[in-house]
Amino acid sequence: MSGLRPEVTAASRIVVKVGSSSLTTAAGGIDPERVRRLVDVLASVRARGAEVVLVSSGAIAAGLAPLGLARRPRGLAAQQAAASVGQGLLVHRYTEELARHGLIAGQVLLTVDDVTRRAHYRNAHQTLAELLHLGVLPVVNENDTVATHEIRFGDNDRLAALVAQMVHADLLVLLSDVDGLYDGHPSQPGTQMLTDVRSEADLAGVQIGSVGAAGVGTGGMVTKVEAARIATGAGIPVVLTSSDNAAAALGGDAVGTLFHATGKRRPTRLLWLAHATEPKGRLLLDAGAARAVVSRGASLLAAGLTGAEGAFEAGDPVDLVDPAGTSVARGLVNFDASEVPGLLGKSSAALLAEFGEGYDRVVIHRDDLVLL
Ligand SMILES: Nc1ncnc2c1ncn2[C@@H]1O[C@H](COP(=O)(O)OP(=O)(O)O)[C@@H](O)[C@H]1O
Ligand SMILES: N[C@@H](CCC(=O)OP(=O)(O)O)C(=O)O
Repeated sequence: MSGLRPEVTAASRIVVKVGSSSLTTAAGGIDPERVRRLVDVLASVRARGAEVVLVSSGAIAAGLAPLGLARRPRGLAAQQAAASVGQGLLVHRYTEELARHGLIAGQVLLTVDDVTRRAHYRNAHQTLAELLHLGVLPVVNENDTVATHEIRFGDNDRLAALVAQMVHADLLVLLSDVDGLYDGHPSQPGTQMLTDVRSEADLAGVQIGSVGAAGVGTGGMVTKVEAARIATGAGIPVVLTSSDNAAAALGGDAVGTLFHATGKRRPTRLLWLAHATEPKGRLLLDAGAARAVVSRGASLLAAGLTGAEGAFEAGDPVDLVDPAGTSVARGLVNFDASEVPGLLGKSSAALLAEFGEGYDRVVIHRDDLVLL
């Protein structure tokens, strides 16, 4: 027995996520030395024949110094400006460092829409697949300059889990400034690191806290554990450790916390919908429609709608609520909230006759629905 983790050594496609806290100096700017060390590790993974997708935070942090900002700004517009300045610098660093190893970087900036809406998802999926096919090392970040509060991941942990699913990765590695998941905030004495998480039960007594002392990251452990849930639920194991442990973790050493795969691989855009989107409203279903959606996996038709709540627009995630008031599913709705009262209880033929072309579409297509 070599003692190496087979989940790591056998993985042929690996998504590595590195947080802002692992890329920055104490003053909060990007530390070129840390980028260099990380790239050396990624290059060694590539050298053994595995493909790598890097999800890198740090755009905002990289933009601070050039803009003369002492710390991460609070306002969204200022963060977007910092990200706009910093993203180019960050990717430039990666491009230069990867080039030392004969590797090519490809920048991929994604929004929430790109991983939730069907057409966008397919597009992002195809781009990443082509980049990997060409031997490029994709460097992914959230498209911070266009994302708004409402449609923002904010942290890159869940984005990384989504990207891992999108590229059908065999492994997700989350690199942070802490060497694993602890049973309490690691700053508290006596807390212990968990080496393995095999199920939700293992997380029962764990206090999952927010961001670390560096203060440059977002989300803290909460979003990392959520990312681990999303990935492992889709059959992808996750290693969570510090960037100082990157070489050991990617070499298969038993460092950090290993979240074992719990679920089977499945179309996971919808998993994301269930886990990580905030519903913008609720659609109230009659008993027949609730049954059709839950038991038969049917699309939701206007005929089964009894009401709607919330100010959603077409394309937004909404919850589907049965007559008992239980949210049974979540889906991407095809109509604005203002259109719904005119649709209630009507057949597709009646909608077509009354409103004309386009109104005979389903309220939520079965491909855009996930049961809760
Ligand atoms: N139970 C826990 N185990 C480990 N770290 C935790 C825990 N609760 C909170 N944290 C904090 O989460 C921080 C990592 O999150 P964050 O600062 O967002 O990093 P990153 O920039 O890598 O995404 C750690 O520095 C740690 O202080
Ligand atoms: N997209 C942002 C990431 C925000 C962030 O700090 O994320 P993380 O460090 O992963 O918690 C950036 O590049 O600055």
